[in-house]
Amino acid sequence: MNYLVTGGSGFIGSHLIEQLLQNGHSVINIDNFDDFYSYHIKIKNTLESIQNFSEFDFTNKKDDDIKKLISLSQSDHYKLYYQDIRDKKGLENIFKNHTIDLVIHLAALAGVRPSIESPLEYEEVNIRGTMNLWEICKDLGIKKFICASSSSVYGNNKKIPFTETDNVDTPISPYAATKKCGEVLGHVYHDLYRIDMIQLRFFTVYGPRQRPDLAIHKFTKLISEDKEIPFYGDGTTARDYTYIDDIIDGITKSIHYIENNHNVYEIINLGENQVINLNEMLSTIEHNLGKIALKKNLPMQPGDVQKTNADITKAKALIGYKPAINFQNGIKKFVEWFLRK
Ligand SMILES: CC(=O)N[C@H]1[C@@H](OP(=O)(O)OP(=O)(O)OC[C@H]2O[C@@H](n3ccc(=O)[nH]c3=O)[C@H](O)[C@@H]2O)O[C@H](CO)[C@@H](O)[C@@H]1O
Repeated sequence: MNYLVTGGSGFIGSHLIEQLLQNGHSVINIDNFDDFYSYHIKIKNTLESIQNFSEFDFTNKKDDDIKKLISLSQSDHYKLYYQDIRDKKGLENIFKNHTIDLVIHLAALAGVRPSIESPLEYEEVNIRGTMNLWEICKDLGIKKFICASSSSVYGNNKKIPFTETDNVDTPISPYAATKKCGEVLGHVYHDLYRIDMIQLRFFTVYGPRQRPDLAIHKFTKLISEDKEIPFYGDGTTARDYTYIDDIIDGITKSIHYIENNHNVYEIINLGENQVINLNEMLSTIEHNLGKIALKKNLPMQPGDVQKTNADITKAKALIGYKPAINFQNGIKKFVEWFLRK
């Protein structure tokens, strides 16, 4: 099959592409190498996703380095495009060059706290950018679409665990609101243009290649360098941290489901159904690093939710989702990766 993945050089996207290629599929990756974090990391992710483990000689001129990456990575089964999803014309040119069976849309501005600083940019990328893709799918008759949503849409809902039928009308960050908006607008494209769609609500994903700004990676790096970690709140905020392999299992099973069913519009939680508070998260990292953190206590950050916990009954029943990596094992694997890289 021919899959188009947006954000395929990021954390989740690069793992997904690796899996799709290993399963014998063809992949088109659209990524703008956004400066939210270093493009060097995204170049490395891309190379690993296509199983190229040779050293990349960075010139530190971003455009030149990405051009080089493109020429290194093209093959019969893999095409990389350096493209922003806000540019509809650019997207159209790519789509028209290929036969696409399914779009998996992971590109987004993904920070919760940064979204409060630049809400308009989040709106442009996460809402307009996503609509550009749907408009093109509508015009070209592409009928299958999987979209990344987020546990953040549940806001500070009190009923735990969160189920897909819960009310999600009270997000507490611009980021969360753009994700909720994506779910709602996606339904419009499903209803009007018969685009089969699955919206996956990811619950704080971690593992090898995790984004460096996310707490698990950030803490591990700072502790290993004997630097202070910014510790938000009193340690009681809690997350249903989800290991990357389980997320890839959930996405690949969603692909299978959407390919074999018609008239699909589903919202699905992908989590582990476990709750780990910040104190436990930190002590698990400390244990695996064999080091104690220097903590800088800071107030709870605006936009941060108190607690997440996924009810994954629907994912198990509908797509056969089977998460397998608990937090202790996942952190062990993550720290091993971190120390190796
Ligand atoms: C429920 C929710 O909104 N989840 C979103 C959030 O993840 P989420 O906020 O869960 O992920 P983080 O890794 O940023 O934070 C995890 C925990 O660490 C704490 N923390 C974080 C950073 C730090 O320097 N110090 C610190 O103490 C946070 O308060 C939180 O309790 O952002 C991700 C991207 O950015 C999104 O994809 C998630 O959908």
